[in-house]
Amino acid sequence: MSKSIYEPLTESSAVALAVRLGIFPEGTPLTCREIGDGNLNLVFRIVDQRTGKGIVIKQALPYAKVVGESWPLTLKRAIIESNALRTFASYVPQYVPTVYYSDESLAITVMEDLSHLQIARKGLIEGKTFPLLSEHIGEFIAKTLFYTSDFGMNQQQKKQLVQQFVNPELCKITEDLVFTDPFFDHETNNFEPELRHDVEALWNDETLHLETAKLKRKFLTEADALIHGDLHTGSIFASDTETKIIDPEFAFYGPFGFDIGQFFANLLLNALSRKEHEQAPILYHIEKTWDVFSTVFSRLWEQHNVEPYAKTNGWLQDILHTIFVDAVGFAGCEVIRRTIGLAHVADLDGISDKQRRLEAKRRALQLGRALILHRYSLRSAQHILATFAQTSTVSEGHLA
Ligand SMILES: Nc1ncnc2c1ncn2[C@@H]1O[C@H](COP(=O)(O)OP(=O)(O)O)[C@@H](O)[C@H]1O
Ligand SMILES: CSC[C@H]1O[C@H](OP(=O)(O)O)[C@H](O)[C@@H]1O
Repeated sequence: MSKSIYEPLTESSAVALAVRLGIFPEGTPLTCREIGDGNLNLVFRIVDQRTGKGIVIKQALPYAKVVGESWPLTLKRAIIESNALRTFASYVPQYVPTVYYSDESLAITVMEDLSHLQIARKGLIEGKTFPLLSEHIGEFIAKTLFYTSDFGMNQQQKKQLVQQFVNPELCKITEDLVFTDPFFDHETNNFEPELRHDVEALWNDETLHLETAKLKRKFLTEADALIHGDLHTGSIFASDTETKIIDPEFAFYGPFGFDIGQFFANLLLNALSRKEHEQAPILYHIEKTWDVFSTVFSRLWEQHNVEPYAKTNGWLQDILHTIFVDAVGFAGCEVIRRTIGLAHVADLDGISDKQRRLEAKRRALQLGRALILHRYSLRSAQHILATFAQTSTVSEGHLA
């Protein structure tokens, strides 16, 4: 078959493509809407008017949508996303949309329509709690990390996967936007002028720089497992009973603790946006995620480990401890970058009262810093919650 030529889809060409691919028979009454609300890609939802059944076609643009054509970006991210969804589906099909078709030249993934669910960030902002969210995310992370690591798969096969998921351009975005720019006076940063004193305190904090540099180095160098790479609450569809993880275009072989850290951070950002008496269900999710993750990971370790050293006393405990400490540090970086970096979160930006919003953002900066600096002394998820509780409103320019 000849290679397709890339062109950005429109609502009508997306419909034509779905029919050409045989997903809908010719003559089916179809509607199509571009529903992408993320930073990078186009997302088309095509629905059969007679049955109400739909599919989604996601297409990468040759640039970052949020900035425009001045920020060129590889189309390869689309095939990384399709392949990551397929790889995750081989371990946890219940937690990812089914991929029906992908085309690397067109940079498209055709997948299951998840419109019966809600993006978790939106639901959490509305006050929903999604009772099974942490159980599902804990299991998703434990299984995908374990089975794609040197502990859960043939170690030669793992090296093939490392190669398949080399993703330098998307990693560079994270290296810059999560680990670097927010900690320096960089043009990509974006924050309200009232926060300048607090932000400058971070920029001038040499100890914080040192600890963030260590975390960045881990992200740059540790190829533990196939990670999602952008597991925030906007990359999760949820309901009271179901959870689906989408958008793994940042997937690559990275450190074990990264996805857990990003998920923790986005829960903490949501908790910061809530009144105190409404925070408990979100904080519960942090404890439960770690509890389920460590339980499932430990069970897989005991039962399916391919590494001869697996039974060595203390090895599992050592790995779990490192994952936890790293996750706390990565969470700190994510909390800070979502507050003052290029890509914000609606949880904080959507607080309409200006004083409350600034207060929540100051707390976020204080919390992010504390998580990075004190990660070695936080021994359990309860310690994260205690750190959260200790970050109180701080006066301008004073980060304890
Ligand atoms: N499989 C799907 N089913 C229904 N809606 C989807 C699906 N995938 C994405 N979307 C919608 O498109 C939006 C953007 O998708 P996402 O994958 O996060 O794009 P981006 O990579 O640009 O961030 C999501 O917030 C969601 O509303
Ligand atoms: C210029 S990309 C900024 C930001 O966007 C990505 O998130 P998403 O595609 O889910 O909107 C990722 O978090 C990047 O750091």
